[in-house]
Amino acid sequence: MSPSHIERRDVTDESHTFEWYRDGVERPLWRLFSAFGTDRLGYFGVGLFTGLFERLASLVPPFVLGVAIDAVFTQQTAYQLPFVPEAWIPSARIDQLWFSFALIFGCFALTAVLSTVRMLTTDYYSHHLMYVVRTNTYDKLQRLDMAFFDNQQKGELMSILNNDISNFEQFFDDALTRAVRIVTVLVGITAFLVYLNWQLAVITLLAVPLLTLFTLWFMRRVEPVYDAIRGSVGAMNTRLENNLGGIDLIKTMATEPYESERVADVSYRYFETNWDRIKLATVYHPGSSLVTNASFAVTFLVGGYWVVVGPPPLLSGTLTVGALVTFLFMSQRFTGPLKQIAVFIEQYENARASGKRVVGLQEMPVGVDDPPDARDLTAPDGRVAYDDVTFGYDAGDDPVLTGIDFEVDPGETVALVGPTGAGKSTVLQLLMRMYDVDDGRVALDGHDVRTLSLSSLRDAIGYVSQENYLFGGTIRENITYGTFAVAEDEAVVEAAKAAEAHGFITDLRHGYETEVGEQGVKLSGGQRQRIAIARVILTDPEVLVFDEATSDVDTETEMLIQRSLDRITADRTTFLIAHRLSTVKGADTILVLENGEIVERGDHEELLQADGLYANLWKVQAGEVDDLPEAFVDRVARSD
Ligand SMILES: Nc1ncnc2c1ncn2[C@@H]1O[C@H](COP(=O)(O)OP(=O)(O)OP(=O)(O)O)[C@@H](O)[C@H]1O
Repeated sequence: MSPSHIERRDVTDESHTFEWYRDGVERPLWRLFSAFGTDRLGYFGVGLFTGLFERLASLVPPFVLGVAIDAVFTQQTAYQLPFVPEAWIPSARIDQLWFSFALIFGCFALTAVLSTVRMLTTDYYSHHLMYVVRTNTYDKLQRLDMAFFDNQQKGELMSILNNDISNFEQFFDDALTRAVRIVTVLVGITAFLVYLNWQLAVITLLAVPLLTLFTLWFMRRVEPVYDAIRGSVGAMNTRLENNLGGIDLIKTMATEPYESERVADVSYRYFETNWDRIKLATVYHPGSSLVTNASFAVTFLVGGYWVVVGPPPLLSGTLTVGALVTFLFMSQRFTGPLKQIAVFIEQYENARASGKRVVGLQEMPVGVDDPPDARDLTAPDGRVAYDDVTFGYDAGDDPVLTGIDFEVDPGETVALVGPTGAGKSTVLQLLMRMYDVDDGRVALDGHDVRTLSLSSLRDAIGYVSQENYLFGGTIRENITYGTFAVAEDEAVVEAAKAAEAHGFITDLRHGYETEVGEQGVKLSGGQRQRIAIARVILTDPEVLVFDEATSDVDTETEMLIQRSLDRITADRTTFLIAHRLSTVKGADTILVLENGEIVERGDHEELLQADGLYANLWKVQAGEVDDLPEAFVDRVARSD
């Protein structure tokens, strides 16, 4: 029986896919901000305020200029400035000029200082936020179960961790300051314009409702386009990642033209989706510019008419040249940032589409996780039991394993043999909880593996497979992966000797410090396997799993490794999967799997006497018969 708190995720169900979670995300930017953005919020606040005062300070010079024109040059009005006591204002014209210069220059200097503070704080905040979101998203990704990775392309995940999270940073850095400018415009300059001349301000502000309607139109249309762009970036990364990973296959199959076409297809899809965005942007950007420029031109016309002829119809009062110049300067400060709304909206839509993908990933449930009251396995004995286990990778399909039932005492060696695709590797994946059983249970030391903490469970098991991953780095770094700095040099050498790797390592010019290349490409398959075996020996686990772990080494080396392993596996529970039956001959128990079921079990002698599938496979491998009997050929073929 499964513990009640564990529900297995049906990866074939649409409602459990990444796409389903991504599409269901609402207000992604707010979600990311509230989850991760509150740390260092002080920087955000300082950036926001300095940005605001920076804009306000930049508004003072044109205002002073207008006053100076009217009071110093044309002498139409007295020299007066709001918030400045009259006693501070000099009476001589030349002193008023110097005073104006000091104010203008002082504001420029203040703007520069505020700008530096704003850049430092917002850049720090947004880059720190990007770092936090990226590391958290990666941590989450790492916890997701194998079923997720089986169904997800790595290129797509790379584009989320890389491009999408960077978009998020850009939004909070660049778009934030843009937003500050826009807010300053809408509040600050509007107040200034109204203060200067409310009648003329109404004319300038007519652009706002028009621009709002136009922006809403644009947002509705561009939203799905940005979703498509982010999707096409993911698809392109997936294609490139696949092709670079399979470059040797492409070369040996001479499929370069075919692959060039496939890359061209995804690149073209990216171009097309971008082109859709550009088409919309080419209407929106110039359109919104036209609206704001038109408001400036109309303000100029109405104000000019007012100065030359007198108040236009419906307007009243007087307007001096200086006041008009100030107003026009101000309204340009108004229209300039107003045009920035278009850029902000695009950045927002881009970040929103990226945010959906990041939050979608964050929301994916972890199918295989620590239970709430996880038990830590301490000093395990290595007793393993499979209790009538049934398992299938995809819930809709036939199970891959049915009725798997066996027990292993501590220190025993159990071999799993059988035709390819029979389910041997799957059986052992369940022991490490790479997947959870559908029915029945797998137990270690009497505990259902689903009740144990994943780290203590996996610490107890050392796993070496046919395809071992080596990280770019030195041989020493790869052997000590998992034990890291704890591993003593002598222990590393001992482990390498036991894995028959010491000899070939010391033959290399740089010995243990030899760089293995990406994924160990600079080593042979057999050398990689031996490094992986040394790595596992060094971790000193209670249970060892060798899944075709010596398939890439020659028979002599395999025998040497076997000899060393006999010593290491003597008092540990060991599982062996091997097609080469000589490797498993000495196992305490051999389980023969066919079509996901255990069809024979016993030791080597017992199975030979039973004269079933194992005995026939043995006879072929030992050269006692040239071929399998017809009946077994049929069985093996059917089981694949
Ligand atoms: N990640 C996966 N997702 C879906 N199906 C899978 C997955 N891994 C394996 N299978 C299927 O499960 C079945 C058993 O595979 P498994 O790798 O356990 O067989 P095996 O006996 O170890 O084969 P081999 O000897 O070739 O390694 C196969 O039909 C395979 O196609």
